[in-house]
Amino acid sequence: MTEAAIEIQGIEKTYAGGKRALEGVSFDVPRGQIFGLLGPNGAGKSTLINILAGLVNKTAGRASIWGFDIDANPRNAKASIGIVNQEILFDPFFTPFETLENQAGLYGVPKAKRRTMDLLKAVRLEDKANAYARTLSGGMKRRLMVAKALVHAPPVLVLDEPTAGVDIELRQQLWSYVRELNAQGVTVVLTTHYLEEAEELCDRIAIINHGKLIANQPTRALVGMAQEKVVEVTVDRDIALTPVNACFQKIEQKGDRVLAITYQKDKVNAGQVLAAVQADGFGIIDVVTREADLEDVFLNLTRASNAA
Ligand SMILES: Nc1ncnc2c1ncn2[C@@H]1O[C@H](COP(=O)(O)OP(=O)(O)OP(=O)(O)O)[C@@H](O)[C@H]1O
Repeated sequence: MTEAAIEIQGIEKTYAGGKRALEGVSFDVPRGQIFGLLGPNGAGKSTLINILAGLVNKTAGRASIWGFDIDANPRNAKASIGIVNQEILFDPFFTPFETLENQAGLYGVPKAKRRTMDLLKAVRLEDKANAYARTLSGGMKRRLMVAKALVHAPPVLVLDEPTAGVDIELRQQLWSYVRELNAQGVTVVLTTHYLEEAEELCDRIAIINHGKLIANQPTRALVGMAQEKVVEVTVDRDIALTPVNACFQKIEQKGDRVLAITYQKDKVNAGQVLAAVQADGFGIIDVVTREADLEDVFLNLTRASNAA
């Protein structure tokens, strides 16, 4: 058995009609991690997840889940993964309890091994166990979807845009549950458009753009790739003429007395930037710096890959 939770090798997908959604994507998801799969709209994330789920046939390449090849051993591969899709899918006339029981039946989980009430408790729906699913709020439905993906106790949980359109409080709740599951040993893969969230939550991040993998690194290393830094300087008098200096990559006037200066942190430091402002005759009243974040890296990488 291999060490990776998911192995993806040379996956290609061309849809009927000719759209090439994936162009030879390869990467591993290490066991025990929270792994982020990021990419702009239409990058191919859902296609990849649907291939893993057995919902879309790949055109070429191979994939395995928990060591089980999805072609050679589809039953075991499927049993090893739980997927929460973007769409909310369940019969509105079943109660949450019945929804989970039916799903457990589909996966052949014996009655004695079912954890229906535990799962409902875990997603804080125990008091809705016997309400009709159609009467649940949007957030409750999403939580039920997560519980549904977990009925067969898969070692890998995939969440495809789980928080799109979800309010902040529910998002926080979902993420704390994801962390809890991960602490219990579940490997989590999530796609999200919220870079900040990926940065906070994920151990490792892969980025897909136009069907190609353009990054796959530990989150910290990826954020470390951002070399741009911004310093906002408040000066002691109105700025008539914006200062010019070779160590500024970009300078913008934000107010009568405020300048936002972008610099490359691998080439100059904040001291040099501030000295350049002072050399222009300004006294410095206040300084605010902003670390480059994943968004900067993401934009730089996707821009570079779009240009290639
Ligand atoms: N069934 C299909 N038939 C034809 N083309 C498709 C099909 N499904 C997706 N595509 C196309 O394949 C590309 C990748 O789509 P996919 O849904 O995988 O992207 P995504 O990264 O998940 O985007 P989003 O974040 O918007 O969900 C897109 O250009 C999309 O239009």
